[in-house]
Amino acid sequence: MNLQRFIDAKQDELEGLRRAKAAGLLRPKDIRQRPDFLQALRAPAPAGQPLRVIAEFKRSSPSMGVINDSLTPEDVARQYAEAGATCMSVLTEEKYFTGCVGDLSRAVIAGLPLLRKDFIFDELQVRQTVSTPAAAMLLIVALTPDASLLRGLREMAESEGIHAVVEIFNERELEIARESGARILQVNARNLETFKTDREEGLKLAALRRPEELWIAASAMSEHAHLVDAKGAGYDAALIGTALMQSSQPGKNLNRIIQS
Ligand SMILES: O=C(O)c1ccccc1NCC(=O)[C@H](O)[C@H](O)COP(=O)(O)O
Repeated sequence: MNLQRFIDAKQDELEGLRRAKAAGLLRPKDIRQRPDFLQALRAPAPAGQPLRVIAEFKRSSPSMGVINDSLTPEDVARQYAEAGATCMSVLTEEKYFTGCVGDLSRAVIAGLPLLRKDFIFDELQVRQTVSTPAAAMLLIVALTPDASLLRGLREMAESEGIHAVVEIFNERELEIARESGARILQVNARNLETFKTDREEGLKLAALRRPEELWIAASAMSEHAHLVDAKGAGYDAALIGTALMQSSQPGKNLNRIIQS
């Protein structure tokens, strides 16, 4: 599987967004409803917790197939908030992750700042995100390797009070992200072409973190020790999905991983 398949799968959705925009249906959500994603992650982690955690709602994935399709976003959001998550990531991609944009409106119930995880590469998708309660959205350098396009999408989101998390996989992508002005960087330990995960590479990359940046370690984390390693390498936060959702009680799993 290559990344072009994720872009191809978005074409019908983009057509729908074009029509919605023309009909005046793509309206921004009241900005006062968005908690500050960046501020929440910058606050020192609570005692006993190595770093702050973004807990993910993920029904399925291209690498795992179905992970958990029996829990609602509302239930999982409440469990994550109670278990100590700082933010919640919601996979809204339909074809490969069986998510939807509506999941954001359901997950907002627990009050956690929400990250919209999807394959976003067009201004219409940013407009669509602004019409949801998301506090942040994901941009992926491997998908949008053009720094000026990345900058445009990020600035458009920020002008509406939504932070952009820019995902990188290696040093070259870090350079592009920085050229685009990104300040929130997520290092994905999963190669999006091959799905192979390598946390060690992600840990090494964190040596390049600059003080003004916020760095998030993502993918293949399932143990408290993984959080400790990420903290030691210089990360500010960690994003965990599969290891939480593989249980009928994702909050319990989160609690186990967070606490020493
Ligand atoms: O998870 C996948 O299989 C995947 C495949 C292709 C593109 C993206 C993919 N995942 C998105 C993510 O970034 C992860 O959901 C996130 O980092 C959490 O990872 P994990 O804890 O390993 O579920």
